[in-house]
Amino acid sequence: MSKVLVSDPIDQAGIDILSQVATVDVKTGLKPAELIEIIGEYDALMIRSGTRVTQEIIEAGTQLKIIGRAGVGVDNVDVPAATRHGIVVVNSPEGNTIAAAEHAIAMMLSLSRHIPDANVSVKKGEWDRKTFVGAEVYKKTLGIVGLGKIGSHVAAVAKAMGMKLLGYDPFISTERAEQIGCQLVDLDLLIQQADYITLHIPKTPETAHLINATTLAKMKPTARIINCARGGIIDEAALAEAIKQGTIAGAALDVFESEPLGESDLRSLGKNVLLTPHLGASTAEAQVNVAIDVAEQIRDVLLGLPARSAVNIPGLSPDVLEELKPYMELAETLGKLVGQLAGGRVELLNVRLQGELATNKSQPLVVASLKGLLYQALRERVNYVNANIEAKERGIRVIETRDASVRDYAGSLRLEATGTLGTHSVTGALLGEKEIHLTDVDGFPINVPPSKYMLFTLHRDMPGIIGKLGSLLGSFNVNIASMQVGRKIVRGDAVMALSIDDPLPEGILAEITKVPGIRDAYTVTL
Ligand SMILES: NC(=O)C1=CN([C@@H]2O[C@H](COP(=O)(O)OP(=O)(O)OC[C@H]3O[C@@H](n4cnc5c(N)ncnc54)[C@H](O)[C@@H]3O)[C@@H](O)[C@H]2O)C=CC1
Ligand SMILES: O=C(O)C(=O)COP(=O)(O)O
Repeated sequence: MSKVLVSDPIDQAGIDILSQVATVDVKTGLKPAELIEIIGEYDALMIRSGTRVTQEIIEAGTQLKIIGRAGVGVDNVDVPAATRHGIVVVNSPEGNTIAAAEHAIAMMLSLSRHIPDANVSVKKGEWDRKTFVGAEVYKKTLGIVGLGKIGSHVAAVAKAMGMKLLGYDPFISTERAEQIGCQLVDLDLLIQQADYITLHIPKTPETAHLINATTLAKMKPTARIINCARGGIIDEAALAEAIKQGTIAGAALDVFESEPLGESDLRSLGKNVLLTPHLGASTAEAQVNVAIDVAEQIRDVLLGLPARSAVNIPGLSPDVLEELKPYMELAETLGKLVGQLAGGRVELLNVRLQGELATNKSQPLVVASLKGLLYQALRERVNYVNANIEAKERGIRVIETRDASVRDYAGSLRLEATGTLGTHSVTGALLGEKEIHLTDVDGFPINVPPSKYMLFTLHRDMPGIIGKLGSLLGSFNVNIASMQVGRKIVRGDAVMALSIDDPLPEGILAEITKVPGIRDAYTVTL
């Protein structure tokens, strides 16, 4: 039975799902060294923001197949390292959208009306109404940085409160921004005009310290900033200084450069700074959503099924996979075949998507072709996650071409591999819905289904050659299941494709190439 380690608190609903297929150990608060020591036993790791999954942890996780982040941000996971090791990383892109958006709105209103400090004051027995005079958000300008799922919901709520919305997001269209009710502007303008700024972007190298001393200096002195996205998007030291100096009016932060928050000037800035301990996703509803969403994906991957929200398999959603599945098998088979025909080190793979495959949706077939090509070298270590990276690291250049005009079959795939020993090509198509057929080898037309063990020869088409090869194989006790010759002209060059029942015995290839007329022979295991 598989083993799953849950290293951050997740809802029981998730544990129940994982328990259907695996032994589940919940061990929260582990130190990095403790995690490294035990991770080798586990097939899957389920986390929230509390666990940093570093390269060392990934390297120690020799059995790991999947890392599931019960939430959105995967900035605490070394995704490139996971990808190199063929580990799928999944998250729950929508499970906590509402929770995080509502927290941002709550922070904005709490900051504006000093609710947390007023509450503390009343509980202390005071009745101070002067200190806590606030500001309204109605008719104020809200600048939303990041108009994705959370930013869009914040926009909808803020709009209903009568706020004017500016948005900055270089990756969305003006039409989308209009739909959300936001005027799309550049960051500088947003920063200068907004009364409130709320951040809803991921933490990436580009967004680190996006808000810094320079940007803070451009804000209105009455501006307030809310960060319920990620620590480190705001330079905390610069922010503390800006509030002390009155450069801006206040800040509400749910996330910090280092969590838990340690020594910080931000703690001592009174009612103009509001701090919560990364509570954006901490609602009962969101925690059930994300736990179920991610546990289901871990369960599926452990059962050999695809994950629906893998962050490191671009373009390979379950819908696409379901639609392309027979073609993925075709691509992988052709990859294995052409890799073995090419032998040696392959330097260039040309993937030609033909007929109805000549669409952008077929991009995963390139990955499947590479997976097949690399199988010879990497066996089970290569998968859809790491095939691209492994190919790149081996210096294999991949060219993708599309030709919708090829109409012999509904869709066909042609792989051409060039390596140290020359160039070979194979083409295949599906007969009916999913029966794979090889339709061309090295430019010679054939029509054979692939089989586990195959023998290909390049020979001259001449009388007696088939008989000679048959007797030779017979003398080595090799049973031929099927055989076909492909040729372009009578008595010219030709290809023979044989399906055989067992692997070819050692030494027989050399004997085959001694048969007069046979130039080359290749044995292939699919
Ligand atoms: N405080 C908390 O507990 C939670 C925090 N989060 C954080 O919120 C972030 C946003 O979440 P979603 O809205 O679900 O993600 P999303 O992917 O739907 O939206 C992110 C948006 O940011 C935009 N973006 C990316 N780079 C940008 C840049 N350099 N400048 C401006 N815009 C940029 C993208 O185009 C996208 O529209 C997450 O990455 C996560 O870090 C999410 C959930 C809970
Ligand atoms: O989903 C996210 O990105 C969050 O930041 C939520 O973090 P958490 O799961 O509450 O530790």
